[in-house]
Amino acid sequence: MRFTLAALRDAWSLSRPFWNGDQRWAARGLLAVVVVLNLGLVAMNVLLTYWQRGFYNALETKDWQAFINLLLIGGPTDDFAFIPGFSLVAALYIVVAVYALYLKQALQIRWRRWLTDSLTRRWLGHRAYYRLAVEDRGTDNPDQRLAEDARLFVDSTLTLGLGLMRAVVTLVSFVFVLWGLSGEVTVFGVAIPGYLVWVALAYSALGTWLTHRIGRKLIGLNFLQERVEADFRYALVRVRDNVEGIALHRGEEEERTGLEGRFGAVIGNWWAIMRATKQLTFFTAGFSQVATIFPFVVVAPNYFAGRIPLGGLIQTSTAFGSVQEAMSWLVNNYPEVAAWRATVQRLTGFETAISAAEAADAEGPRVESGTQKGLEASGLGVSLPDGRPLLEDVSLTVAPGEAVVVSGASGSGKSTLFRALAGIWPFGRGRVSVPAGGSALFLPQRPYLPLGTLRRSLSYPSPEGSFDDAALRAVLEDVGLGHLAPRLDTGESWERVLSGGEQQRLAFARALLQRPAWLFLDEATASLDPVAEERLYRLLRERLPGTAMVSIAHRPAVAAFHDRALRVEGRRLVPA
Ligand SMILES: Nc1ncnc2c1ncn2[C@@H]1O[C@H](COP(=O)(O)OP(=O)(O)OP(=O)(O)O)[C@@H](O)[C@H]1O
Repeated sequence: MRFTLAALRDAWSLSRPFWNGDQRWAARGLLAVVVVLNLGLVAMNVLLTYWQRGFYNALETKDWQAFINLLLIGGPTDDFAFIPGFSLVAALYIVVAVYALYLKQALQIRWRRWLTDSLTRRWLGHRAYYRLAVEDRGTDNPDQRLAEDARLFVDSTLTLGLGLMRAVVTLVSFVFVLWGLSGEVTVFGVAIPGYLVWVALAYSALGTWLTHRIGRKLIGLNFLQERVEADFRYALVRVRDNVEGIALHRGEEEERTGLEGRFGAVIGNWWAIMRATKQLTFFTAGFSQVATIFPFVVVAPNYFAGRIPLGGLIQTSTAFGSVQEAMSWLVNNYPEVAAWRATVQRLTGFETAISAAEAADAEGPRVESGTQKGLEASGLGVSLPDGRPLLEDVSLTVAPGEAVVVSGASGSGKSTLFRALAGIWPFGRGRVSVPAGGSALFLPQRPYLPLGTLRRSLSYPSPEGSFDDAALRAVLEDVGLGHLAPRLDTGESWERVLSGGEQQRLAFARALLQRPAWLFLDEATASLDPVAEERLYRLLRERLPGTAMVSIAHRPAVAAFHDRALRVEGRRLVPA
C-alpha cells in the first residue's frame, strides 16, 4: 500500500504541471475523449455478453431466424426487445478502438514533448547540469533520464492508467451483470446472495497479494537495469569520442575489458530480472490458466442442474471471467508496473536534484553588474566540492582595456578561479562585480565546438548566421585558418578534425568576432607554438584595444602582452 501511494504521489508531482499548465485544456480535452472512447469499449463488451447469451440460446434452440438477425442487423432476444447484430457492434468497436489508440498516442507525444522540454529547460537553466556534473548527487546519466525515462514515464502512465481505469469500469459493470446472474447459495445455513461475485473477488484478491509478494523485487532490479544500460552506452560513446587517444595508447584491450565489465553488469542484472520474472510468471501463468476454466467449474453445477441454459452458462462464465480479470489487473501487469515505478523513481530523483541545484543557485561566488568602471573582486573564496578551501580572500581589480596575466603552480587553483570569475563555480563565497552592459567571453584551454557546421562553431555562442561570410572568412585568415574558409558550411565532427592548436585558433577567431569588453583566457594558447602564440596575442591587442584581458598562462612570453602580472601562491593571489 505504501508502495502504491508513494509511487502515485511521485508520479502526480511529475505530471501536475502538465495537466494544470498552459496546455491544460488541450491535454484535458484529449484525455476526456480518450477516456470516453475507452468507456465505450467497456460498454460494448458488456453489450456483447448479452448478445452472446442470445446467440448461444439461438444455437441451442436451432432458431435460424434469430441466428441470422443476431449476426447482421440485430433483433429481439429472451431478455431484450432489441439487441444490435454482431456486424454493427463489431464495426463500431473497430472505429472506437482505432481512435482510442490514435488519440491516446496524440496525447502521449504532447505530454512527452512538454516533459522533455520542461526537464531540459530546468537542467540547462540555472546551470543545474554543471552543478550536477561537478557535485555527485546520485543522478547518473542525465541523458538517459531526459530521453528514455521521460518517454517511458509518459507511455507507461497513460497505458497503465487507462488500463486500470478500464479494469475498474469493467469490474463495476460486470459485478452488476454477475450479481444479476448468480443466485444465492447457502453455506452453513447462511444465505449468500451474488455468491459468484464474492468467489471472483476472493480469487483475484488472493492472486494480487501473492503477485506483489513474489514480484516486488523487480522494481529495484528494473531501476538498476536502466542505470547499467546507460552506463554501458555512455562508455561506448566515450570510446567513440576519444578514438585517437585510445588508438595512440594502443588501449583497445584495456577499453575492451572496461566495456566487458560494464556489459557484465548489464548481463548480471538481466539474469536477476529473468529469475525474478520466471518466478512471477510461474505464478501468473498458472493463475491465468486456472482462470480460464475456473468460471465454468463454479457455474457448472447450476447448468447441469438445468437451472440455466447454455447461453446463460456462457454469459455467466464470461461475466465471471471479466470480473476476475479486471480484479487481477495487477497480476497481469506487474512487470510493467514495476518498470513504471523504477522510471518514476529515476525521474523524481532527477527532478529533486535539479530543484536542489536551483535552490543552491545563489551559493558560491557571485558575479554581479555594478556601476563602477572596472572589474572588481573582493573577499573571494573558492573551495572544492567537499568544502576544502582552494583560494582565500582573493582581491582583484582590472581596469577597462587593461591586460593582467595570472600564473602559478599546477593544481594551485587558477582554472577554478577562472570558473569563479565566469560565475559558474558553485563552491565558495564573495562576489565579482563587472560594469553593467559589458559583455564577457571566456576561452578555456579546450574550446567547446558544438555539433554542426564550422560556421556554427565560429559564431558560437551567437546563433549561426550572426556574422556575414566576409567577416567569417577574414577572421579565419587572421588566425591562420584561411584554408578552412571554403568549408564554412561543412558539417563535421570538427572537434576530431581540427588539431588542438587549430581549435585554439578558432577560439581566438570567436573572440575577434564577438569583440567582448572582458576577455578571460585559461591557457588558451597552450597547444600553439611560440610564434603562433605571439601572433594571436598581438592580434588581440591590436584589434580589441578596448577589451580588458585576464589570462592564465605558464609561459613567460605571454606576460609580454599584459600590463600586470599576478601569481597564485599559498591560496592567495599576489603580485608576481
Ligand atoms: N570538480 C572538481 N572536483 C574535485 N576537485 C577538483 C575539481 N575541479 C578541480 N579540482 C581540484 O582543484 C585543484 C585545482 O584545480 P585547477 O584546475 O584550478 O588547477 P590549475 O591551477 O588550473 O592547474 P593547471 O595549471 O594544472 O591547469 C586541483 O587539485 C583539482 O584536482
